[in-house]
Amino acid sequence: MNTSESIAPAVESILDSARERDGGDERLSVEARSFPDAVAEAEREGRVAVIAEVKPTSPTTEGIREDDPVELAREMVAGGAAALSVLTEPEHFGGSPETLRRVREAVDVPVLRKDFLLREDQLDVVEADLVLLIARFVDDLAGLVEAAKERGFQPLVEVHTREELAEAIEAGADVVGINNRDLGKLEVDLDTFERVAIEAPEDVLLVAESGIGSGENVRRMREAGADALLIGTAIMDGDVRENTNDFTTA
Ligand SMILES: O=C(O)c1ccccc1NCC(=O)[C@H](O)[C@H](O)COP(=O)(O)O
Repeated sequence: MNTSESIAPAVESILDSARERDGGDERLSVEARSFPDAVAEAEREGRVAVIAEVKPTSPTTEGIREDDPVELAREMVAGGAAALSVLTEPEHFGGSPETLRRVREAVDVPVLRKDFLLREDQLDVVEADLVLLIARFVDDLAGLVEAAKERGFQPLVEVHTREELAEAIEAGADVVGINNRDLGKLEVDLDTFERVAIEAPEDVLLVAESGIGSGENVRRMREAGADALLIGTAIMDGDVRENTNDFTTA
């Protein structure tokens, strides 16, 4: 873990609970739905490839959305989402592994497990198609990428800097998320994607994460090289089907 830079208190708290959370008892073996295929299908059909996030709450949003996550997920798919992201972090994001299990059963698009995974046994808690691994917080990134792939997961390695991008590539990441949110300050800046994506190898699938709130933002991220966009807050705010449709047709 890179602790040389400061981390926002909310993120410290997220990491403290992540360290304490149990792993699974048995090693999982997953038959993942292909994320690259889902992105290609969206492209073919003229949709922007959006990973719509079921995000009941977060440290940077007020209140909690109490709707049934399965209903929200179905509406996101009806709005054209190529894939879904489901929070499984319980204490700061209102998620759970059970929510992910129910959502994945109800839809046929790839589903990302969105959490703060630090150890190999934490991969074994619930099946998903993709798992998020945050380069800044994982001690042995190459080891965890390999452990995820061995189980059948597609690891989505999240980075925020060019150095972390290089680390992710070295660790064997094929899908990289560039987070516009600085987890040091929790500030969002879309320049981040533009600055980091320019260094990415051609064959890596790039996901622009966080702070995307308009059609203009979508076009900006796509022009900078995003193959897919991860959008939470702006989709969860209001009618999720309509919101997802606005982004997938931007
Ligand atoms: O979203 C937060 O408040 C947050 C706080 C602390 C650590 C991580 C956080 N978000 C994680 C994410 O990566 C986002 O949920 C995801 O990229 C979607 O972002 P957005 O569209 O801005 O909700």
